[in-house]
Amino acid sequence: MTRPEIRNDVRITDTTLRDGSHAQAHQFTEEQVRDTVRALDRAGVEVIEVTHGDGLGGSTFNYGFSHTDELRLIAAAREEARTARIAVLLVPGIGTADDLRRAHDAGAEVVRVATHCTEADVSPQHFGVARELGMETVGFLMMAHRTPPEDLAKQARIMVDAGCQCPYVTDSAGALLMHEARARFEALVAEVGDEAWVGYHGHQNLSFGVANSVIAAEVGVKEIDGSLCALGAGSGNSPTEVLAAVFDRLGISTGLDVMALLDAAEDVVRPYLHRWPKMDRNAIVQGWAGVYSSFLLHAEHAAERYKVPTHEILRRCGELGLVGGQEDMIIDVALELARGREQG
Ligand SMILES: C[C@H](O)CC(=O)C(=O)O
Ligand SMILES: [Mn+2]
Repeated sequence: MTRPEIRNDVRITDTTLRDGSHAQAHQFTEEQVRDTVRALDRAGVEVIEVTHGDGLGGSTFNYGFSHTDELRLIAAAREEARTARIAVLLVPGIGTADDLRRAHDAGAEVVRVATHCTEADVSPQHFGVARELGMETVGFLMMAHRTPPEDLAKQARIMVDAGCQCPYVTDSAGALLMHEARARFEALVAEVGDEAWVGYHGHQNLSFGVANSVIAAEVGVKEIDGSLCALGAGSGNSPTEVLAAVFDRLGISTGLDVMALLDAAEDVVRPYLHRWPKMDRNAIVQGWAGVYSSFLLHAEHAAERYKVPTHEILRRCGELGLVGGQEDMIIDVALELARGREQG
């Protein structure tokens, strides 16, 4: 297996149109996708992720229905991108191998297969299909704070042996402090660095997304995620425009045009934001208690329905150690808290 060519010191993958889908309650329109892809492409972004927030097949009652079918959004993105390649996210069990084939037919050239950080063994089949299709492959080890660096590295090894060209330290909860992030980057680079790139996907819940990205670049991580205006789950992702500016100041090449990204953030994405992701009480609790960022909107809905505070629901989700895929448990948590309040 060969590694994809990376022309600069690091390659930024933009996930505004996938992780940002969580923050937009999966309501992206085709026009928003076209405008955003054009702006990112113009700014030199090489990989643009477009999928339902929970990946292919995520448009369901459990995760939230999409405004526009994701295959149509992927095809529209493909049409707009002159040089950028379109990536899709696939969580095995939510999306299937057939979903991946359809996304490939619609124009996706990169797949990011995402599993919980201790469950990489559910990914080999999907990497196999992706490689048969000739797609570039990335592996998301989600909730990376939940397992020690050396164990995370073993999970990365499983993915790489299955055909993954770039396993990611995926800080889904935005919980990794700087030394914790560094230890995971170093462990993955040591384990798979001769065969694969290593990547990093950050969330801003404790505001470390950009700082951890700098550490990542320093220790040899080559692929780093960002979102325009930080648009993503929880308090959002590392902002792409900030990453570009910071790496430029550090002399770390990304191939990105900082001014064009600032225009894209301000003029294209900002006007359609439902809300600007921020570090408020709910999001900080997510980082502090290690809660999956995508739980935020689900917890807000449950809070409204069962009249309990969102941050209490999130904190309890952290205590229970819930992971992605257990969104239905948020209702149980809200009911338990509501019963506790009734009983005084
Ligand atoms: C399916 C998740 O939203 C993937 C992700 O972006 C994360 O775990 O963070
Ligand atoms: Mn994410």
